[in-house]
Amino acid sequence: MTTEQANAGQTPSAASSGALPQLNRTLHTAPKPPVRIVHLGLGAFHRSHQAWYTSQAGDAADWGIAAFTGRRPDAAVALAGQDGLFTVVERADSGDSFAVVGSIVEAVDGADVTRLAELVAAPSTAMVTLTVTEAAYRLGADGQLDTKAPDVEADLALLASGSGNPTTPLGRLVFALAARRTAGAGPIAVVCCDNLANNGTVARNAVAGLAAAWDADLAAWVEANVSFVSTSVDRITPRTTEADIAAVEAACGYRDNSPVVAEPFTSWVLSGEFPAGRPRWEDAGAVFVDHIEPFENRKLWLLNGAHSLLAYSGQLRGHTTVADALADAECRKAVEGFWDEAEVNLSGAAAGASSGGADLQIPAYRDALLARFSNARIAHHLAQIAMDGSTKLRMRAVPVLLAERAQGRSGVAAARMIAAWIDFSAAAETFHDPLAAEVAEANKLEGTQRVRALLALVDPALAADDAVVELVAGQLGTFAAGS
Ligand SMILES: NC(=O)c1ccc[n+]([C@@H]2O[C@H](COP(=O)([O-])OP(=O)(O)OC[C@H]3O[C@@H](n4cnc5c(N)ncnc54)[C@H](O)[C@@H]3O)[C@@H](O)[C@H]2O)c1
Ligand SMILES: O=P(O)(O)OC[C@@H](O)[C@@H](O)[C@H](O)[C@H](O)CO
Repeated sequence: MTTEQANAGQTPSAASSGALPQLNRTLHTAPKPPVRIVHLGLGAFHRSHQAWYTSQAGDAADWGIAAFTGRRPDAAVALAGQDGLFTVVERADSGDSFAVVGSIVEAVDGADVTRLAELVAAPSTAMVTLTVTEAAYRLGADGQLDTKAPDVEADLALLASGSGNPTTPLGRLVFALAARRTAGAGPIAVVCCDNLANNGTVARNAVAGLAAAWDADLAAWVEANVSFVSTSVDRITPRTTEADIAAVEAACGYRDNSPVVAEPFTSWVLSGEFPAGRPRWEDAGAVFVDHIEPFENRKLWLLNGAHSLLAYSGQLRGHTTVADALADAECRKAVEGFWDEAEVNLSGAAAGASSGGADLQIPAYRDALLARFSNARIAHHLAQIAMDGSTKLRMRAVPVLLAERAQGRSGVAAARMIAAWIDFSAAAETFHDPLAAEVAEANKLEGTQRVRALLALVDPALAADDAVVELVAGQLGTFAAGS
């Protein structure tokens, strides 16, 4: 929609009076579909992606979303204050366009587990979608649910005692699924939209692990009634700033406290069953496939891998945004080197068996990424991407390093990404990671011992390999500013 369309329904006098009206369903007429989707993780990405796709589906009038925040109520309070409406600012090199999205019909504080259970237990609810960040799945370095993580342990104790509300998103989901079982509301889909390899399986392992630790009958019900859909999701969506809010005010003439800025590019590849139905997301370009792994790997290795490499190398070299870092020849060379390594393993014989014949069009994908990353109008902050590196590197650097070594090559470009993370972990003023305490402890060591200890937090098997430890150690310090 253009600015003019976004303005439709608003009185010209309000727009020009200085006291701008608040975006809501009185100001902007938008149908309010019934809740059939429950979402956990009401962040920027859910709004620019799944909520946007749902609003664009041909049957959008039948599909409303109730979205729950993760850790704080703020995002729900802001969105509820405007009847769930928000503006998607599509930010291209050539300029902005504005569209009001109306698919979120209820915005709820994630702590309201009673409402969550009520909605998930309703027969009309067909799915639960998730964007709660990679770290929130509480996977250990072995890829399984870390039942010793303090918050997971606490949720397991709460569920077992039957008193108190769980606090982790997966604990809350299991609690709500138990309510659906009790209500006899039938099968449901869980659709993971976080940047994780095999994200459907990850969600299944986490939910099944928690359910099994609580109640064997519930675990059996989950096994028989919950379909875990895997997805590859893509739309660069930086955190919203005050300047973005001001840009919407200036262009649209209303106050929106929750706009979201995103690039024009968007993609959603899904694989799995929807036993209680789904919106016609394909109307908006979503693609349904039998074999999702090659699409996931292409995105996680080429896009997210390059992002992590730029996040650490770029900040070490004094840059703030993706576009700035990519414009630095050293960072760009490292990205191209990593892409060369990843590409061989995506399209070569090793990938053939699982590709299901998919044509990944990697040269075109790489060219498109360079253009997307260079969009300087999207201020995508490296500090945001750098967070939770111990979890992200397992999906972005480790698989490429392992695949290269399995082919008898060194995997030096992937090792460089890990080395940049190690350098960053010692240099950063703020280091946000689920293993921040362990990283700080490991950083007290020196030399190879230090590298081995840090590598062990990402992947213990790699840390046990002397040649890999040497390889990573040899890449330390290569992104020093001015080098
Ligand atoms: N932003 C993007 O460009 C983008 C693109 C593709 C995929 N994703 C995926 O979506 C996720 C969310 O991205 P976003 O931009 O919406 O982030 P965000 O910070 O705007 O929102 C994240 C949401 O998850 C919740 N959350 C975060 N950590 C949690 C935890 N430990 N426990 C419970 N809830 C938690 C937050 O409270 C919030 O509701 C990413 O981590 C990624 O996996 C993002
Ligand atoms: O969102 P995260 O924290 O998983 O990763 C940061 C970025 O790499 C990511 O958000 C990308 O911008 C996104 O995956 C593009 O679709």
